Amino acid sequence: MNAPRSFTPKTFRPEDDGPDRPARGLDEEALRQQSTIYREGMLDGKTLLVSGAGSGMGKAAALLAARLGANVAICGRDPDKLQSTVDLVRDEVGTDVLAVPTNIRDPEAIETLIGTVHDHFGGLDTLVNNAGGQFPQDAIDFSRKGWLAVIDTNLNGTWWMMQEAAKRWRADGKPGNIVNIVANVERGMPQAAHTCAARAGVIYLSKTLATEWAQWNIRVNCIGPGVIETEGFRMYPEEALARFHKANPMKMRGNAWDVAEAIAYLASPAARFINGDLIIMDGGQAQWGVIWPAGIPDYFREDGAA
Ligand SMILES: CCCCCCC/C=C/C(=O)SCCNC(=O)CCNC(=O)[C@H](O)C(C)(C)COP(=O)(O)OP(=O)(O)OC[C@H]1O[C@@H](n2cnc3c(N)ncnc32)[C@H](O)[C@@H]1OP(=O)(O)O
Ligand SMILES: NC(=O)C1=CN([C@@H]2O[C@H](COP(=O)(O)OP(=O)(O)OC[C@H]3O[C@@H](n4cnc5c(N)ncnc54)[C@H](OP(=O)(O)O)[C@@H]3O)[C@@H](O)[C@H]2O)C=CC1
Repeated sequence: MNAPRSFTPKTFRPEDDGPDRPARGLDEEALRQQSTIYREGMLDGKTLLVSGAGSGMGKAAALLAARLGANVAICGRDPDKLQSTVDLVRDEVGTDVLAVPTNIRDPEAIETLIGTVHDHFGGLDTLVNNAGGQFPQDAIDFSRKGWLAVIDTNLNGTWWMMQEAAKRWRADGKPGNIVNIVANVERGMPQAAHTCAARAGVIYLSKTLATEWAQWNIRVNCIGPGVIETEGFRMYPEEALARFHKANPMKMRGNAWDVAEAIAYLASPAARFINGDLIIMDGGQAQWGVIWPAGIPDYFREDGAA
């Protein structure tokens, strides 16, 4: 009989990310090179607010929406990251993005954000709740603060954004459209139980609101990405990154543009009859594999790999 293996999954912090680790996801040069199937002007006259748009999928979504003609507002906590998106869009598309640094955990800041977007653009058509994140860890080791941070960001923050936007739409008698970026949680998410709980909450909140808010012509849908290579990968240890793509039968990673195109579709008139839905973009991972983002525990190892 084999001796028990000594590998124990540990959590990983961004500060563990060293200069020798490669940058991940589509950089600005790669984003500029992306082509789209959508026609020029598809989102002319539409206003989108994208949260978490200083990096990753949010940045790609902001760029694509601007290229398709939309007015774009963005938020996130770090003003420098937001500025990088503003600069990219100005340089690439020639339009100005409205950046409002906001922590989505703060409902009063969100009230100001939504008001600012309405004042600046005269309304809002689509709210994209993309801001979020988590850290990989065995659930049994979660600290109270860590659990609360993930729930407050991903569930409460998304809810404050949805409610504030919907109050405005109802008051103005205008239609609304919400796209929530969640995750692929159908089979649970070992080592990401906090985010699994929060994202499942958002999915079922969205399905409920899709009915409650239909009377005001507000649609609510979710996108559940699988493994999408972005700057956010800095949260994961190299050992896990090396096999993320093996958790789907296509054995590949998606990228931020894949998700940006799905967001653009949901923001377009082509999606006018889609409501209360969840679009899973995971290469089939939901039917296939588990990621173990902090490392495979000994109990589940069959390959003898470290
Ligand atoms: C979907 C997950 C699993 C599958 C992986 C598939 C592929 C990747 C999916 C992605 O989602 S990619 C990336 C998305 N982006 C991010 O996750 C980055 C953003 N994340 C964060 O900002 C944090 O993780 C946060 C907790 C969500 C933000 O909270 P806050 O700003 O309050 O951060 P802190 O003050 O740093 O932390 C508060 C509290 O949380 C605990 N904690 C934080 N990080 C870790 C960690 N790496 N390990 C263990 N615990 C952590 C801890 O209790 C912190 O308090 P202190 O101890 O620092 O006082
Ligand atoms: N990449 C993947 O494989 C997957 C990602 N997801 C989810 O998709 C979304 C986008 O992720 P991705 O682009 O990969 O990762 P990134 O880390 O690049 O993007 C997340 C963004 O959210 C912002 N953010 C985080 N917390 C807050 C907060 N409290 N208030 C405002 N903004 C916040 C961050 O900006 P700042 O730090 O400036 O606040 C950051 O720009 C996230 O919700 C992520 O968890 C889901 C499944 C898989």
